[in-house]
Amino acid sequence: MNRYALELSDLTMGYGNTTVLHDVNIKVKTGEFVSIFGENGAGKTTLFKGILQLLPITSGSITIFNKDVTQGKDKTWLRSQIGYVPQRHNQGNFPICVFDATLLGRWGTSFSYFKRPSKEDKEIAEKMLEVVDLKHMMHQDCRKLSGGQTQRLNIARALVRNPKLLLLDEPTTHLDLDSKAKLDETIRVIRSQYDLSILMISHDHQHSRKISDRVIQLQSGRISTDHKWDEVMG
Ligand SMILES: Nc1ncnc2c1ncn2[C@@H]1O[C@H](COP(=O)(O)OP(=O)(O)OP(=O)(O)O)[C@@H](O)[C@H]1O
Repeated sequence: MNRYALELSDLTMGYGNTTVLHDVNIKVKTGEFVSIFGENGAGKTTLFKGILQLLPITSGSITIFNKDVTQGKDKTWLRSQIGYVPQRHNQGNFPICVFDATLLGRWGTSFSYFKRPSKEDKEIAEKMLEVVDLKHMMHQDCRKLSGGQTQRLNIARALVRNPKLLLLDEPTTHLDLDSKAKLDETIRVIRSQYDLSILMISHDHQHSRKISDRVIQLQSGRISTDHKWDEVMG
């Protein structure tokens, strides 16, 4: 088994001439759950964009499960390894049911008249909806889901490609206590069932202390703190 799910070495990147992240070094062990904190604009989402190769990096390196992906040559492999749950992502205004929205996570828009989802695609989508406890709603219109249900659907959609590294961008923002607890339970279950390594952007210390192992603080694009939660006082 690979020792690290993710290794960022001296990662520097930004937008145009503006550098947002400066020499960031992060190692996430396989199976570890790490929370990323930082004030607005600290560079948390930019970090995710770098890992997902949605934005080119200026210097440094990115290694995923021992494979150097810095050059971004094998994006198909990268996308098969990483599941991404973006911030406040709803399903838009299309009349699409929960099952179809989950299925779309498997091959994105490459399904067409000529490439129909296979039996396996459908089985995996159904299985993931069961895992996030939405199977009973699989025929429901996505637009009718609550915020918590929508987040669980987003997780199911991220998991249908069997990724090993999951990136969560503030998954519990705007959720009430019950929905938060339900989402935590879902995250706990998927983490153990699918051997996931998780990186989660958060603003909620209490919540993150409860579900993650380690906390990294970004300050103006630099790491200011990196501790296991049980080493942090209070
Ligand atoms: N597309 C973009 N073009 C130019 N600058 C950007 C772009 N996206 C973000 N930035 C800038 O990069 C910096 C870091 O933004 P980023 O979204 O990574 O912060 P964040 O830590 O995720 O903040 P928040 O907690 O508000 O989501 C900010 O100064 C922001 O204005």
